Amino acid sequence: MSGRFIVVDGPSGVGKTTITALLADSLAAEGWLVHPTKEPTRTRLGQTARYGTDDYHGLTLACLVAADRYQHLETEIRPALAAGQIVLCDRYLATSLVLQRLDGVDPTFIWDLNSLADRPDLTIVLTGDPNRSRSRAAARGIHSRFHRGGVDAGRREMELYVEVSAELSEAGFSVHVHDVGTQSPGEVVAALLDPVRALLGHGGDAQALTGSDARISES
Ligand SMILES: Nc1ncnc2c1ncn2[C@@H]1O[C@H](COP(=O)(O)OP(=O)(O)O)[C@@H](O)[C@H]1O
Ligand SMILES: Cc1cn([C@H]2C[C@H](O)[C@@H](COP(=O)(O)OP(=O)(O)O)O2)c(=O)[nH]c1=O
Repeated sequence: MSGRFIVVDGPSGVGKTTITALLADSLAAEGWLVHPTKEPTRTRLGQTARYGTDDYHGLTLACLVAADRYQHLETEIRPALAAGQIVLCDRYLATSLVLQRLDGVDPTFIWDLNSLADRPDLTIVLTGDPNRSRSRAAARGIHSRFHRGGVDAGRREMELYVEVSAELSEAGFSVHVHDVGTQSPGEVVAALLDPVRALLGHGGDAQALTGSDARISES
């Protein structure tokens, strides 16, 4: 029995955390066993990366977030997948390919550093108006040096997510880019349920998911 690994990525303030939580609720209401999680993790290592962007830069931060990712995979993601759950992860490799690149790290090094990290079954990249995302992030509170820049920095971050989405697709990842535009969180989730349901209903292991104790309603 094997679950499904779905990642929600994109710039700060675009709605990742909101959408991941709502998507988890929708899938759980349909009877799926869902494991929502995020990177950096809530561990000491993850919090050091999340709140340490003024202290750690470039290669050091790249290695910190990668170390947190491998620990996350080993202790949380792989066990949840092995138990047939749908892992929904807020931020993953696309974030490293964008933020570490903005931090001057060679993309080849980022790919190499992450070469043993699991490939998600689906990478959702949320995009949208950088002005809107930046002001939402500012209203919520900013703790990262990557997100203090003005709208030009926000635009560059957004453009890089689009570039990185293409890069991931070229590398064989299944990527779904969704522009949130002026959609409400509910409308975004409704739109994302199509590619997610396509993944969950897609043959092979998904049969095991729907026909096993991976669904609460059938357990
Ligand atoms: N589609 C949306 N429309 C309006 N507000 C939103 C939408 N998505 C998220 N928000 C709000 O914007 C802020 C940032 O959202 P959040 O999910 O934390 O973004 P991220 O995790 O990408 O940084 C939150 O206050 C959230 O309630
Ligand atoms: C996952 C990840 C995080 N980080 C660091 C820097 C980011 O600013 C921070 C993400 O913090 P987070 O609180 O998730 O941002 P937000 O809620 O605003 O979307 O963690 C990286 O540098 N690379 C990574 O791959």
